[in-house]
Amino acid sequence: MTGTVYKSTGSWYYVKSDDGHFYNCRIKGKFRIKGIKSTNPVAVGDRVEFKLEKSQEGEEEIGVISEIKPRDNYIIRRSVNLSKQTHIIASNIDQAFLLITLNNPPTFTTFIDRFLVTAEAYRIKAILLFNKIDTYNEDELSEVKYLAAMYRQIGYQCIGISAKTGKNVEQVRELMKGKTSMISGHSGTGKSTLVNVIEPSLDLKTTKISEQHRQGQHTTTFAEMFDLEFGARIIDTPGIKGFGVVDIEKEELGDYFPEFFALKQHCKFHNCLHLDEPKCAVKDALDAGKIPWSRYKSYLQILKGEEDQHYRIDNYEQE
Ligand SMILES: Nc1nc2c(ncn2[C@@H]2O[C@H](COP(=O)(O)OP(=O)(O)OP(=O)(O)O)[C@@H](O)[C@H]2O)c(=O)[nH]1
Ligand SMILES: [Zn+2]
Repeated sequence: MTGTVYKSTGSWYYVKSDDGHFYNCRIKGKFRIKGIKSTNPVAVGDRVEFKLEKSQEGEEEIGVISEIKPRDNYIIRRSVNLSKQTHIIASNIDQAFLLITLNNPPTFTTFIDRFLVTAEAYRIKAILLFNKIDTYNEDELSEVKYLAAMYRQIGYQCIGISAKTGKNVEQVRELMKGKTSMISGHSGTGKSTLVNVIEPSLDLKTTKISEQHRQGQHTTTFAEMFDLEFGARIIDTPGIKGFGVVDIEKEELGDYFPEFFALKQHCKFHNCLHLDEPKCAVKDALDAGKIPWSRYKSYLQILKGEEDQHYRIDNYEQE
């Protein structure tokens, strides 16, 4: 049978078969995936092949996973104990929404840009949701409009919403249909409020799934996938407000700023870092006002944060 992993506890996997039934599954033998040193071979979102076997008590049918299908993408974090190892949080994510509020709490452009760079590096489509627009005065609304226009120009979809009044939430729901989404954002930006307004029944489902999954209860929080009634899936990653970790070579960082990448071919040096090199198309565009300073500032900040030719984004927060 083929199915999708909805929950993982490290030893048990909760898998939904393509014909819509849930099974508790284990893995058989050792899984090795090329290039990944991971503490967990199977992650939430994975497409897997499994066979049913009778459990020892002979009552329940247990699935045995024999194969993981190639992943479109995956997000990781470093394992807590083994520094060289990583933990795959989730895979096969179609899109990630970032909830942004101007104040209460403030979301700075450097945080937005780090999120976008990480999404580009993971090849996950990113959508920016400016939440709490019901609370903004005229000045604040024009700031939201300015930011949205700036990010739209780069190619990112931006929507002003209110999770509280429901404004433009229907648009978000439409975007989610038929896809697997993640919802990120600082604490207090309205992630739970948005999920509740999108699908009020989700709370009930949450309880039901964890009840069915008693054997696998574990103290650590793991990612979990949920079906929404209108044909969408969301991946909840407790304790992770952003995207986890990604290592990027200094030379490739500019490639994850789409507007820099588009100009790169016009830089004199093919490996231009857009710092002090002569005839740099990115710096020229910056001087001509065609690239926003805030983006360039974020770029420098990420670049300067690098260690040993690498920089590391780590927006993993323990609750
Ligand atoms: N006025 C207004 N308040 C909102 C809106 N969205 C969320 N809030 C409020 O903001 C506060 C935080 O919302 P949550 O949904 O708990 O935020 P969260 O991102 O899930 O926060 P964490 O669980 O800490 O990560 C709550 O008091 C919400 O009622 C909105 O669109 N407008
Ligand atoms: Zn350059």
